[in-house]
Amino acid sequence: MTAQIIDGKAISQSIRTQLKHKVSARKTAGQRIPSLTVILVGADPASQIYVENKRRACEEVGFISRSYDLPSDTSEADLLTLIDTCNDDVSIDGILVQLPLPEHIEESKVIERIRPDKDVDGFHPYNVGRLAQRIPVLRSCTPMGIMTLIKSTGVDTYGLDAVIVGASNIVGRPMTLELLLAGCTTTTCHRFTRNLEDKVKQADLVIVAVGKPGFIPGSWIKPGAIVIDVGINRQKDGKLVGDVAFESAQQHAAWITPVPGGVGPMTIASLLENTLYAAEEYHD
Ligand SMILES: Nc1nc(=O)c2c([nH]1)NC[C@@H]1CN(c3ccc(C(=O)N[C@@H](CCC(=O)O)C(=O)O)cc3)C=[N+]21
Ligand SMILES: [Mg+2]
Repeated sequence: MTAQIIDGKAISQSIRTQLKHKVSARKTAGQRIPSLTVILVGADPASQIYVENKRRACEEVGFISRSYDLPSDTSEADLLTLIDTCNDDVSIDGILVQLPLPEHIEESKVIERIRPDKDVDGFHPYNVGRLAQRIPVLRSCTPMGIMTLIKSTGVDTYGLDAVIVGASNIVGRPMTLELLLAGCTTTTCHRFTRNLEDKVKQADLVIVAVGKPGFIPGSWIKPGAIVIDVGINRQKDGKLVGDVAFESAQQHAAWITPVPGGVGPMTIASLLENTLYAAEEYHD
């Protein structure tokens, strides 16, 4: 068996095209243009590239995009004050503070300061709690984008055995909640998990978000499984690779996401969808 590729780049492009039409329809109807504010603290080169990609995606769909580039020694108090200002600014629909933040700033404090109706990352405990209680509103972008990818395969998720490898706040945990809501039986694995191999080997759906190149060997993939690779690891030669050994996994899976061109572009598409959602559901 050779797996079919789930083309995240193409799917994200079609979402962006739909959003572009919705934005021009809003303009025609005299409605406000959705607006996203991106805050970056410090000069991490990878973060700068991601933030630039988000700005470009906003402009492409016709959103207003504002950005703040703050020095790495910005105090937590100053960052919180800027968030308060953005919270109170009625022209802003979404606020994104790029993570990770410098050591001296407490991430949870920052995430909780963003008003839940402007939390287009879907990281605020209110939004995660809504998902946990099966009444999602703003959903975490990477898991939301992954659900769109899984839907695109046409595979029915009810009753699937799903294994999530990685239990972070921004991917593994909300991913587990999304899959539970979609009717999967979920197993969330992490650094203390025993017999990871056995768990992965029986999974109909495997989601890997650990940040270690080739962490999951292809031989672990159950024949016919769906494999979603969230890893983005840059090799010495500059090439990006995922957390799954792609070529061998492709020989076992029915569906697999590539890196690049899989989950990454969907994270940005979901961010844009959330920004329009915030405008329409909360701020119109
Ligand atoms: N508040 C916050 N929200 C985030 O959503 C957030 C964040 N902080 N911090 C960092 C991570 C990472 N992230 C990515 C988004 C797009 C790609 C993406 O488009 N990747 C392309 C390749 C990009 C490249 O060439 O480097 C791909 O996979 O095809 C990757 C990673 C969002 N994050
Ligand atoms: Mg094999």
